[in-house]
Amino acid sequence: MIVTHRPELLAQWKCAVLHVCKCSLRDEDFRIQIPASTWEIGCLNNSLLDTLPGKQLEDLIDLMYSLLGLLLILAYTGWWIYIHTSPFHVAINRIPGPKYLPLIGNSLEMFGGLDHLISLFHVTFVEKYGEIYRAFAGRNCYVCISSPELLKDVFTSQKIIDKGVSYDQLAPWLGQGLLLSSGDLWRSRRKLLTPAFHFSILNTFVEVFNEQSRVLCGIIGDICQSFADGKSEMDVYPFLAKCSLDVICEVAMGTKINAQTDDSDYYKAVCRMGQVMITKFQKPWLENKRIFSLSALGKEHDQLLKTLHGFTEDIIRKRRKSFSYVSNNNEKNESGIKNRLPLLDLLLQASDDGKFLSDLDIRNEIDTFMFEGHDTVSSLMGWFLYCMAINPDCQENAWIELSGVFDNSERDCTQEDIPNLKYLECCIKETLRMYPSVPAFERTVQEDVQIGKYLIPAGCTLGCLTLATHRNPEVFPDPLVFNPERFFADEANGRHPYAYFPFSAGPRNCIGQRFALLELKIILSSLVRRFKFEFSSDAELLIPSHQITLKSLTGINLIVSRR
Ligand code: HEM
Repeated sequence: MIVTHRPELLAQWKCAVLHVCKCSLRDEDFRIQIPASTWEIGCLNNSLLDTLPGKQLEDLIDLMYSLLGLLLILAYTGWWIYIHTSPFHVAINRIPGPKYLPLIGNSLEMFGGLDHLISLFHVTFVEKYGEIYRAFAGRNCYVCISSPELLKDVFTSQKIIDKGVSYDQLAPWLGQGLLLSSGDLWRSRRKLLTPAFHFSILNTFVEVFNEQSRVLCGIIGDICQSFADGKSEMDVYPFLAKCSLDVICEVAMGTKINAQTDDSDYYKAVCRMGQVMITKFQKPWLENKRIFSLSALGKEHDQLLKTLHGFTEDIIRKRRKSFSYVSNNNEKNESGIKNRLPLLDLLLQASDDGKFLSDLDIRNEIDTFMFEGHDTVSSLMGWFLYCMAINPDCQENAWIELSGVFDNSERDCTQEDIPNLKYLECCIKETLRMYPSVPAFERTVQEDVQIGKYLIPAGCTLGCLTLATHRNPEVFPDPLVFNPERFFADEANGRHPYAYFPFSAGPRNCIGQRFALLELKIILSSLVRRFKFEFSSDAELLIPSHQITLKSLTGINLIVSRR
């Protein structure tokens, strides 16, 4: 018997056997002669194989098949013993979840369209295994949670604050910005950046939100007017995406890119980068950095990075030059409004000439705001208009409220109007319940933790399933019905504090939450005041899919008309 533990020899051996199969068999009596120097089967040469007789050849092939089978059995037994005895797997196997294979885990089940991941993780697995289950994406173990009580253990923990493996994709673009950083770096940055989202600063951005809303309404209005009946069917999503990018560019960097009206290279690069990341995610072999960098997609990715980073770096450079330590923070302009400081100026101020923050640190933070503050907001705006269109009664209620507040005038929305937009706020919250912009997020478990009755071993990734929790019928009866009244004060009272968390919760919640809600109320009130949104009666309902944020697979096609 020839035994080797070296896989490369086994591969050669297999080739040799194939060769033997192809040989014409003869009846002569032979013995296999393997000289000591050619002990390893890979060294058998063709002339020797050619001389083997049929019977022995068949025996040899049988032997090799048996050996291969034995090896497989041994490997499987080894793996079986490992997953039944290693402390990691013993703990993990107590958690319900689908059976998994060595190395590939449950990857085969995960294979499918972008909408498939949402239905698999948020519906199928939840229905089968309950509010906490585990699944393996390749060798990465995910423990997914969709119960408010179990999520409490995650959100209130000071230990489970590091992001999961899926975020690695964003690292080349966002570096160690607030979204991706961890440990002391994250703590110090969070402390530094929190004042930038203070109410008094947010109020200075109201003007930008209004200005960009006017541009958006102007564009949509022109399209409607170009039709005889003043009605047009359009995919509203690209308009919303450009508007939210214009807003965040001005607010974060103090720069206008006019994505809504001009052809913006930066806008194109941001959109394309999103698509590249999704394509990469769909092709697991591109996870290998070397393969990715050699692929056409990898090259395009690097080119896009250059554009995106180059844009931010250029602005930082120019802004640093013109930046004087603005203690004029409190100065007022002619109309008595406080001078607006973009977030970049606040970072430059905090950096104290590079002592606390380098230009690279600032770029990472600004890119993080650009990424987080654009895609999430446009995703929500798209779903909101869709929900209004398929629930005309709710749209009518929102419009009646707005007519009362604005008296059917064309005036801007002010800070004072915001508390009066109660019904609109409930509609926004209900949209975020049904279609959370961030449908799930991850945390890496650095040391063993207890979640409910389960011990989650270090090395796992916790998946917080926002969408599945928000559609939990025990917390939100008839979860697929759009009902803004769920967020009326008396309805919401007494609800579990972690039953609803579109902006995450705990120490790593969304720093831009108040900013986002203010922006959303101003832009969406402008749209609902001026336009009516309808959904074509013969169109299929939209399917949510995981495209970094929650997006419709087919855009947001609505029939829009002027009020
Ligand atoms: C509808 C709008 C938004 C939604 C639904 C949303 C949601 C979220 C969620 C769920 C997280 C936690 C992600 C995680 O743990 O992996 C997060 C984090 C974050 N968000 Fe938002 N976000 C929105 C808008 C914004 C805006 C407008 C900004 C900035 C201007 C922003 C900046 C951030 C940042 C910097 C973080 C990281 C915070 C940290 O880790 O300390 N977000 N957001």
